[in-house]
Order: sequence, then structure tokens, then C-alpha cells
Amino acid sequence: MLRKIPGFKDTFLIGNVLEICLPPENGINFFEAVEGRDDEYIMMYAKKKRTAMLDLLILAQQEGLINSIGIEEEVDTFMFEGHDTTAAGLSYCLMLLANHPYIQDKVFVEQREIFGDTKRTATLKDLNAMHYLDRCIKESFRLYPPVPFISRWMNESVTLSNYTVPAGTSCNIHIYDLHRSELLYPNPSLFDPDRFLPENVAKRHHYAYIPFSAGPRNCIGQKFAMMVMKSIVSGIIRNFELHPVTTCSDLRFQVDLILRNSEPVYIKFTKREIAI
Ligand code: HEM
Repeated sequence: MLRKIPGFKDTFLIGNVLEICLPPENGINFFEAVEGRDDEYIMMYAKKKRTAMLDLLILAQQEGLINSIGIEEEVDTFMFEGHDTTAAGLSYCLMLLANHPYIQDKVFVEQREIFGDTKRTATLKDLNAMHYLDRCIKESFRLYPPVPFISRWMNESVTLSNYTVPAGTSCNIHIYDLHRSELLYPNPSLFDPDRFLPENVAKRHHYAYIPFSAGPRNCIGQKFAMMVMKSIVSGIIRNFELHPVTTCSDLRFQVDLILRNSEPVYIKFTKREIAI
């Protein structure tokens, strides 16, 4: 009985995810299945000839490059990396907007410019037009990076400034502290989305801002995460006004891989009289 459970779990887990993620017509032949359809999400795959992650994994399995346990591990990684990080990012971003009404108003004005009086849901084009919200999210990731530190094992010695870091050293890169360096960000505790205006970004070192890490092992879900963040914050701000309950100075973090507060982050929502 016990021996059967892992096998059952494999089929169940992967089967469930596949059912949700792959078009019912035909899991592998996605391009054929979507021919003639033109909604923008389908076009993202069909027109640009991109293969969805699970399609890729199944193709790799058919070529004997990965087994079903391997696929499950890949799915688990995506679920873990993509869920808690975005949830933490959202809490801090909404808390910051609640505590900075002037900035929240500017986000709302931008939403009105994009959606007018319509109640339609956001498209990819709308998300790309949310420049101010984009800056607010980036600034909230600066102050509260959902992944506060990353680690690297040194395979070879590296000289940094006048220090040699020998091979075999385990290095922790403290994103939280980097993002609050006075040398990089004057008045670092201030929530100022305009730090991410293109002209201001251009003045900083490329690695001064690394909420998604950098280099070949950076976050693979970075663009998706920004789309999720924008969709959710936009949906909330269009319908609700946020008021502060938890403030920045109330925050006390736990030691964890994700930036977590030891107490819940509270925000008061009131329905907007003229929601869009
Ligand atoms: C606000 C949201 C997110 C943040 C802040 C974030 C941050 C990060 C960081 C810092 C890393 C690098 C870890 C390291 O260098 O050790 C990473 C890796 C990764 N992230 Fe994200 N992430 C987010 C959302 C997502 C989403 C939505 C997905 C998938 C849908 C995702 C999938 C991954 C994967 C698979 C890796 C490992 C990449 C590799 O090792 O090559 N992440 N993420």
C-alpha cells in the first residue's frame, strides 16, 4: 500500500497541473490546437512559437532527459518560488501604498487614464502601460525584497576590491542591506517610486538593484511576477482605497528565506465610491 502512494502522488500532482495548464485539445500539439485563435495569451505562444514550460518538460521526458519525479520537482520549484515571493511582495507593496496616500492617488489616476470608466479586465497592453505602478512595485521590492538574501558557493577565488575571497567560501549576498545603502539610495528608508524613472536608474550600477538576483541563475519568473503584481495591485486600487494600519516602523522580520513579518501586515480597505 505504502509503495503505491508515491506513484499515485506523481500521477495525481502532475496530472492535475497539466489539466489546468495545457489546452484540453492536445497537450503537446499546442500550436495546432490554437490555430485561428487570436486572443493575446494564445498569441504569446502560438505567434512567437514559444513552448510552455510543461510542454517542454513532457517533450524532455519523451526524449528520456527527465522522469516524472524530475517533472514533479520542477513543478514544485515553480510553485514555491512563484507563490510565497509574490505574496510577500504584494503585502509590502499594498502596505506602502496605504501609508503613502499621495502616491496611491497617483496610481489610481494612472488606472483611470488607462481604463477610463470601463470595468473591463486588464490586458497585457494595459499592464505595459502602467508605468507609475511599475515604479511603485520596483520601489517596494527595493525596500522589502521578498527574497532578502541569496547565497553562492565560490568554485574559484575572486578578488573584490582589495579582498580575496578564497574558493570554497559560502557567500551570502544581502539584498535587503544592499537596497538600503545610503551610497546607492540617498535617504534610503524613503518610499520614492521616482528612483525608478529611467534617468535615475541609468545613474546607478546595474547590480545596485537585484530583487530577482542577477546573472545566469537569476529569477526565471521575473516578468511573470511583475505581471501578477501589476494585475493584482491594479485590480485592488481600481476598487478600493487603502488606509494604513500596519506602518513601516511596526515591521519586525523573521529569519526565513522569504522576507516575512512576525505579525500579520494589516491594511484597511474601503470601497471606492467611483470604482473603475
Ligand atoms: C516577486 C516575486 C519573485 C521574486 C522577488 C523572486 C526572486 C528570485 C530570486 C532572488 C531568485 C534567485 C535565487 C538565487 O539566486 O539563489 C529566484 C530564482 C527563481 N525564481 Fe523567482 N522570484 C519571484 C517570483 C517567481 C515566479 C513567479 C516564478 C515562477 C513562476 C519564479 C521562479 C523562479 C525559479 C524557477 C528560480 C530558480 C532559477 C534558477 O535557479 O536558475 N520566481 N527568484
